[in-house]
Amino acid sequence: MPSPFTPLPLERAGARAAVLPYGAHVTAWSTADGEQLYLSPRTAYEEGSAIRGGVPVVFPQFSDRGPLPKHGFARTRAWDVLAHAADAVTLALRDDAATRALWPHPFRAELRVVLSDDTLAVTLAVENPGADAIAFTAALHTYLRVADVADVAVEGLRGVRYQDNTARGAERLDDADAVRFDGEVDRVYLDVPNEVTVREPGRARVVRAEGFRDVVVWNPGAERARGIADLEPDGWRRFVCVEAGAVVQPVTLDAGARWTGTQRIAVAPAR
Ligand SMILES: O=P(O)(O)OC[C@H]1O[C@@H](O)[C@H](O)[C@@H](O)[C@@H]1O
Repeated sequence: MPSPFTPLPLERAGARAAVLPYGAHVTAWSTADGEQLYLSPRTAYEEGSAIRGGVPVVFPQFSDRGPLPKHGFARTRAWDVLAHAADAVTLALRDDAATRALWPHPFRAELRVVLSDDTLAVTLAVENPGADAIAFTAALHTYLRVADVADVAVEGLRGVRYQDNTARGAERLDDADAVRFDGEVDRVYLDVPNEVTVREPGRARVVRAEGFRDVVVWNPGAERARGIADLEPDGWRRFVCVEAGAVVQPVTLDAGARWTGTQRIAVAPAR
């Protein structure tokens, strides 16, 4: 059996991406503008460890908001490859003895990644094959590469409520024109109505979500980054996480039901 750490390449009209079966993890995505994702060179690439960067799939629990390992188990499992074309790949994960020991529910998850000229579309689908309802939280924990986080503005969140994880989840209303990064930022924006734009000098990326109601914005800042062993020194300056998520309101699936959530990241002209 091939290693789950062997990347599956995608290519379309000059755009490229790589997806690992381990975690169904998009580890790279480049367009004519260059690499769009941050991937830590200190990533361990070993069973049981999460990959630092790219697009980790968070399922069935967001962060430490429950009894499971942080961000659930999907990011540290080898997924099956269902289909691999030049510009798209579909992977699947289903319950087994190991997942049921952590989370005693049957499920079928699928992750589909589709590459087009300037857009990366990632869809997570979850189906409940069991007889009882299941509930889960999930996110696509995208690490967008930036030149320097100090120069980044995340737009589209003005007037949206958020839970501030740096203040024990205190709920606030964002009244700033953009989110800027001067120290740790760790926020879950609720019921986000708009697309979110990550703008920096010379480049912009637009993140659109369907099915996911929330958007997480995260950067650890210098101090917290010191405690993250798989980040290189100053690695925290090179990314902003913008994560489409179903975080605050869990998704509930009745017997036989299916849910899908999509995140589309498009490279947009810089202003
Ligand atoms: O280090 P991990 O487990 O990949 O988590 C990274 C971060 O993920 C974010 O989504 C959370 O909001 C943060 O609180 C968390 O620190």
